[in-house]
Amino acid sequence: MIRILSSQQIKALDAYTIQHEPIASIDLMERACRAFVNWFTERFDGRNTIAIVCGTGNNGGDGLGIARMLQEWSYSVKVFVIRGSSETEDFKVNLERLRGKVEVVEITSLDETIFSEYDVLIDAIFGSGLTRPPEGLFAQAIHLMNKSVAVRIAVDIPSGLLADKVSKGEIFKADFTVTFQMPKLAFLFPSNHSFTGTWCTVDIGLNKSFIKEQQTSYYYIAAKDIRKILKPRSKFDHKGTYGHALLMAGSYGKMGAALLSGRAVLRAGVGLLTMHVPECGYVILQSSIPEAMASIDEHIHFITAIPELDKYTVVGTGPGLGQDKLTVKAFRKLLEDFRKPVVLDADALNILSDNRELLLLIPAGSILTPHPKEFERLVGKWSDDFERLDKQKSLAKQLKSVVVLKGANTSIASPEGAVYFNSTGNPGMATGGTGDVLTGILTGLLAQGYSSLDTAIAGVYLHGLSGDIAARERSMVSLIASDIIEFLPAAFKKIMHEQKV
Ligand SMILES: NC(=O)C1=CN([C@@H]2O[C@H](COP(=O)(O)OP(=O)(O)OC[C@H]3O[C@@H](n4cnc5c(N)ncnc54)[C@H](OP(=O)(O)O)[C@@H]3O)[C@@H](O)[C@H]2O)[C@H](O)CC1
Ligand SMILES: [K+]
Repeated sequence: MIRILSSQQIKALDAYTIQHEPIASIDLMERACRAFVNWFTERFDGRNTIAIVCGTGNNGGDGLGIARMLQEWSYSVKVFVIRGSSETEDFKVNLERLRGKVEVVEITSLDETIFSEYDVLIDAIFGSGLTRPPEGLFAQAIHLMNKSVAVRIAVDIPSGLLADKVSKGEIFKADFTVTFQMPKLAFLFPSNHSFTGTWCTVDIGLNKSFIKEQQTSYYYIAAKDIRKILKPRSKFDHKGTYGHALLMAGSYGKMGAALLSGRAVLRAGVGLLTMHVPECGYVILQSSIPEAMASIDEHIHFITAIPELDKYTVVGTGPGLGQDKLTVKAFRKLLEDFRKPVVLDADALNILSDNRELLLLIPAGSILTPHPKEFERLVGKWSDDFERLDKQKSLAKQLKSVVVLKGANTSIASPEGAVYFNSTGNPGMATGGTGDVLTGILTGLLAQGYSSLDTAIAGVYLHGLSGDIAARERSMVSLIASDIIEFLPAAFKKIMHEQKV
C-alpha cells in the first residue's frame, strides 16, 4: 500500500530524510528537480518555450533548479519570481546557481499577456507549504496562467490546492502534476481533478522506514497489494473449496443486470453459483449462464421470497432487483435470516435508503457498493469531498461493514476507519452494467473466503484493471460492461503472473 501522508507529515519526512540519510537539504531539492526533469524531458522536446513561475519557498526553489537543468538540456526557459514574505535558504542557493544562465524576471505587476508566448507553463509558486488561499499577485498570476493555452504543469502540487484540506480561492489548473514521492489526499477527489489534471508520482528517495511508521488512515492501492491478497490454488482443491454464492438479482426488463453479475461471480472464481431470479428470468438464465444453478421465485416479474439459505457461503443482491414492496419484504427476510456477510448494491441500497430500519439488520462484515447518488440517498448531501469522505468512514463504522464508494479512484472504507483508494479504472467504465459486474466480482471473491476488506480491495482493483485492459483492446468509447467480464481472466493473470504458464 502506498501510504498517503499529510503536509505536516511530509515536512517531517523531509527533515528526517535530510538528517538520517544523511543528505543536505539542497541536494534533496536537487534530487526532486532531477526527478521532475526526467519526467519532463521524456515528454517535451526542445522546440517548446517554457516559463517557470516560482514562489520564494522550497517549491519555488524546485522551480529554479528545474530551470537550470532544463537550460542545461538546451531548452528555452524563462523564470518569473513572485516574492512572498520570506525566502527559504534553498531558494536563495538555487537563485544564485541560476545567475547568468537563465533570465529571471521578478513580477511586481501583471500584464494580461505576460504568459501568452509560452508553450509550457510550469507552476512552482506553492507546494505543500501553502497555508491559506493565494491573494494579490499570487492569485492574479495563477488566474493568468489558467487562461493561457500553454500546457500547464504543476511541481508537486498545483498552487492554491491544499494537500489535505478544503481549498478556496484561485487554484492552478494543471494538465499534469508531477508530485514527489506519494499522492496527496486532495488528488484523489473528483472535485480536484480539474486542478491536478493527470498526476503521477516521482520517487525522490524519502526515508522508507519513516514513511512506514507514520500514522495514516489513507492508502493508495498498488498491484503488489493485490498479489499479496490473492491465494494461489492448490492441487487438491475442489469446487467446495471456493464457496457457494447465492445471487438474488433481476426483475422483468432488468434480467441483464442479473446476468452481468452472475457471469462476474463465476469469472471471479467461485466454486458454485446459484441465482435466485423471478420466473420471467428462468429461460434467460438457463440459456445464457449454463454454469449457474437456478432458484426460481414464484412471482413472474420480481423476487418476492428467499430460498433456503443454509448452504450458501455468501449472498450478493441488488442488481436489477427493483423495489416492489414484496421484494422489500424478501430483502428484509434475507437480512434477518442470513448472518454471514452480504454484498449489497443498486436497488438493495435504494431499499435501505427508503427503509432505514433495515440498516440495523445488515450482517457485520458486509460490503456495500454505492455510486455517489446511491450514497447520497443513504447519508444525505455533503458540502465538499472531505465531508463526503467523513460520511463514508462513519457509515462503515456504524454498519461494521466495508463501504465502497464508486467512481474514479473508488474509495473503500473499512469499519476500523481506514480508507483505500483504487488506482485502476478509466472513464470508459462509466457505462451501464459495470456496477453489476463489480457486485458479481465481490460476491465471487467473498465466497472464496477472503475477508470483506481484502475482497473489496482486490475486487475493486481487478474490476478496474480489467476495464483498463478492455479499454486498451476495445477503446474507452466502445467499452461495455461485458468486456470487463471478458478481460477479468487477463486481469487475474497479470496480477498472479500466470502469463508464462
Ligand atoms: N517533500 C519533500 O520532501 C521535498 C519538498 N520539496 C519542495 O518543497 C515544497 C514545500 O516547500 P515549503 O517551503 O515548505 O513551502 P512552499 O514552497 O509551498 O511555500 C511556502 C511559503 O509560502 C508562504 N505561503 C503559504 N501560503 C501562502 C499564501 N497563500 N500566500 C502567500 N504566501 C503563502 C509560506 O509562508 P507563510 O509563513 O507566509 O505561511 C511559506 O513560506 C514542496 O511542495 C516541494 O515542492 C523539496 O524541494 C524536495 C523535498
Ligand atoms: K506548485
